[in-house]
Amino acid sequence: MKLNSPKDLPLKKGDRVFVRCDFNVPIDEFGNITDDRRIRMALPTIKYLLDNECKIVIASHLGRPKGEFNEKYSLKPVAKRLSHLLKQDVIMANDVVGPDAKSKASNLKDGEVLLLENVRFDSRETKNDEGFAKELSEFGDFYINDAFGVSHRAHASVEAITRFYNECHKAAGFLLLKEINFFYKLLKNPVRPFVAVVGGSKVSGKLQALINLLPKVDKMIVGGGMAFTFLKAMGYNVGNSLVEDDLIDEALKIMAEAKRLGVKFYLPVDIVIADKFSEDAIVKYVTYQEIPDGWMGLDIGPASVRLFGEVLWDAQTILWNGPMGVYEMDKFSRGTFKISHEIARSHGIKVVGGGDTADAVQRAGDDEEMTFISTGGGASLELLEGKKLPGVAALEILGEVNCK
Ligand SMILES: Nc1ncnc2c1ncn2[C@@H]1O[C@H](COP(=O)(O)OP(=O)(O)O)[C@@H](O)[C@H]1O
Ligand SMILES: O=C(OP(=O)(O)O)[C@H](O)COP(=O)(O)O
Repeated sequence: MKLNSPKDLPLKKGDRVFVRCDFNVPIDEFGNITDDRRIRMALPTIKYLLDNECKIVIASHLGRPKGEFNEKYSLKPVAKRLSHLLKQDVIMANDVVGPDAKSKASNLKDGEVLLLENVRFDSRETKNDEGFAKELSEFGDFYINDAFGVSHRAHASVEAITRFYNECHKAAGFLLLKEINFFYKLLKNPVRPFVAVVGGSKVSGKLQALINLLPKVDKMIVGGGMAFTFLKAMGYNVGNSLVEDDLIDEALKIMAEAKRLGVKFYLPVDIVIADKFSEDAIVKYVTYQEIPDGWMGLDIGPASVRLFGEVLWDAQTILWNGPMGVYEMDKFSRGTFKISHEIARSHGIKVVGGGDTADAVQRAGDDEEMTFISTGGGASLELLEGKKLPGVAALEILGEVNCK
């Protein structure tokens, strides 16, 4: 697949460039960014545009607000951190395509950066609305997608917007190119045994990916919030744990398919349960068959850590997406941190993906030991399934084009 890099674009001083980034970073209850990797990784593209004295308008989402303004999901802390990292002011708009954003964009000087408010404050973003995409495209003569983490979503600022740019006016940013090249190489010839470790809370988004991933891997470990849909499918009581009831059939299908393909499939054998979703909850350790009504599973227990450690010991390639528990709370962080240590000490290729998983690896102090830390969780799973990501397909250049 041929993609333009920012260097292929005929950019000159004063050009207006619209850049889609994935600044969906973890933020704690005090409003502090706990892992700024997604911001740091976007710097090469932004700096390249600054070196070319362009006017830069950046868009991103943060979390999943329901199509309306919500201070909790404001990108203001991101503007502050980006400003610090770039060592220059980043102008923050108070809306997305409203009067404030439009006025600040039209007053932008060469070499200045404007960050729009969370694109998901507008309900048209996740609907891939063409009218909204057109309004966004009016911010830039050129479009660059550097948001690998959200490129598996056909959303307006990722997919529909590309329809307003011709082949010489759109490109993949340096981060997006780096991620895609890494995963294509990994997929071509994975060193075996290849083990996928999956967890987290985005059950509906990621569960379907597992069935397509099965033929590619030798073993699959499922932990975190994802595990309870499988345990319930097997007929066990999961109390108030995170479950997607309408995916129970899908979970059964995945386990049957793993058996048919000879892929070893592992679930937690013990669970850390709590009487409420809180740091001051009462906590108990139980086997996977003994979760009582009214309790919820918030971490994997020590026996699961030992089991998963055994499963991982001979792995030559490990792909990890999704924490094993609610790692943000001390009481439920142990399973995730221990699995992070197990993966870190493996001698094979260790690939970690996802905003929260990368944050957890950093908190566990294991980031230096990993082969590659991807900024995308769901996006990397879909790439490994062999799917074309909509945000990337929309940038594809057909035929021979020389834009400079
Ligand atoms: N058992 C669980 N119950 C509820 N939430 C969980 C559980 N295990 C993990 N999580 C949550 O999953 C979230 C991360 O999931 P996800 O977004 O899929 O990962 P990533 O961002 O790495 O792709 C974290 O906020 C974590 O607290
Ligand atoms: O954090 C993200 O994905 P990830 O949790 O799969 O890494 C991306 O920012 C996409 O967010 P979304 O899953 O709300 O579309």
